[in-house]
Amino acid sequence: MTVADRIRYAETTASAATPPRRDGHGDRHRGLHGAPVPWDTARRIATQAVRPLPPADLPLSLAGGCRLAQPLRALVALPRDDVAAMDGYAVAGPSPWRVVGRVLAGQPRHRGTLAPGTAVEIATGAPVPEGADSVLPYEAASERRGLAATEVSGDSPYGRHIRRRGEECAEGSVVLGAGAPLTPVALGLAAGLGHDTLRVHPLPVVGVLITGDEVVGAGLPGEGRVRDAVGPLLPGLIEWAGGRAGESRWVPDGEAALTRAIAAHCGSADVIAVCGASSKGRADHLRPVLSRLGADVLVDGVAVRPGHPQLLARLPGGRLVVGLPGNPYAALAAALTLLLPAVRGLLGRPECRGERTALAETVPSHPSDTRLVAVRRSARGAVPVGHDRPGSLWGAALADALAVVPPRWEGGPVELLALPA
Ligand SMILES: Nc1nc2c(c(=O)[nH]1)N[C@H]1C(S)=C(S)[C@@H](COP(=O)(O)OP(=O)(O)OC[C@H]3O[C@@H](n4cnc5c(N)ncnc54)[C@H](O)[C@@H]3O)O[C@H]1N2
Ligand code: MOO
Repeated sequence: MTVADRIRYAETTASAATPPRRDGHGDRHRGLHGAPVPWDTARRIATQAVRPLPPADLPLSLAGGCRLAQPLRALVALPRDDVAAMDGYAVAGPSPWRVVGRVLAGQPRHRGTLAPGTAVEIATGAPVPEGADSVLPYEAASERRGLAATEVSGDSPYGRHIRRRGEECAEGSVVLGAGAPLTPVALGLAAGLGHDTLRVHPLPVVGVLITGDEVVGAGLPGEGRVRDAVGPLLPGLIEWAGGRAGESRWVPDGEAALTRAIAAHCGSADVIAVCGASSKGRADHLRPVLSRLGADVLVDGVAVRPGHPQLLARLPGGRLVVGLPGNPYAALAAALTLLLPAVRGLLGRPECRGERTALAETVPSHPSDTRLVAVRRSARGAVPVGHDRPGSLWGAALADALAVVPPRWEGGPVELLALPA
């Protein structure tokens, strides 16, 4: 069955009261008795689940933020011709000069060779005529208008105010090496050197689905409703990790709607992050939908607090789905555990880990799960900031990192997961 067939099949059977399929894949990364995988293992699986995206030729408008996959060469010399560096007169021979023509911006070079004693009025950037010795700016020129012609005079040393072809950059020269980031300035440089497309390492695109009938996108939530806190959080987090935030949609509860939304994102996203619907409630459809789509579930639950219902799956065709629990702090924890490592894996830039520090205060550890504790770095170690219950982003907003407190931890340095500044 193709993915499209599976999606059609899943849609037509979504309302049937079939229990979710528990296939072999689904249990691959749960331990004995379905125990969730250790937090460290989950991160490693997410990093290793992907290969770096292959280089692609992107138009300049989409290449910003990517890295060059090959050196950037000048397709054209800069400047392309010998051009005027000032508005004035291109002159030949000694002063005075009879004005014999005019070349404004965008016009072709003056035809013929400029004879000594003649001049062509010229705009900055316009090609200087053959035979021109220098450019005399208007401000330095004395003009005398006669009936038949205009004459100009002034002091114009040889070569003055002419930018020579290739003076700034010769055609074919390498101006940026492979791997250089395409900053706004680099994009301008590439355009100036004649490029329309660039071969780049593309940014992984993460499509976002925010699920839940109770979730509202604006204003104050009414009774039984909650304001979406995860949709606004994800784009910056994704971009901070080096990815590109793709389309974000709200999806009502229901298998058919979620199936359709995942299918729609398949066209444009490398990774699909689904917030909510990850747990065991009647409206938590993510697992059954993935099962019907034939997804390979790589991580099904992680031994971490908060965020244990998170999951990682691979759709037929290779796209990843990351299930983020609906509780916002749990969603953040899951994004740091599964989503960002996958994004970095697609970029070919696995995270450099290793920041470890003491905790300035003791925190309770969990008997079997890793705890992610919101902290601020300080001279006396990482200080827990509190307010980090699963449903609230308050603590994480006060924090600059999450401390990784292993199961049964009794003291000693802990790893810090940085948060975007
Ligand atoms: N029987 C069980 N129930 C629950 C379990 C469990 O193991 N067994 N796990 C709990 C944990 S832990 C979490 S976390 C949540 C995860 O739930 P879902 O991913 O299915 O998400 P929802 O049920 O839709 O929502 C949970 C909670 O979060 C609020 N929410 C949802 N989306 C958003 C959003 N975009 N912005 C802000 N808040 C959101 C939602 O209203 C709920 O309050 O399951 C527990 N239950
Ligand atoms: O993922 Mo849940 O806290 O652990 O809220």
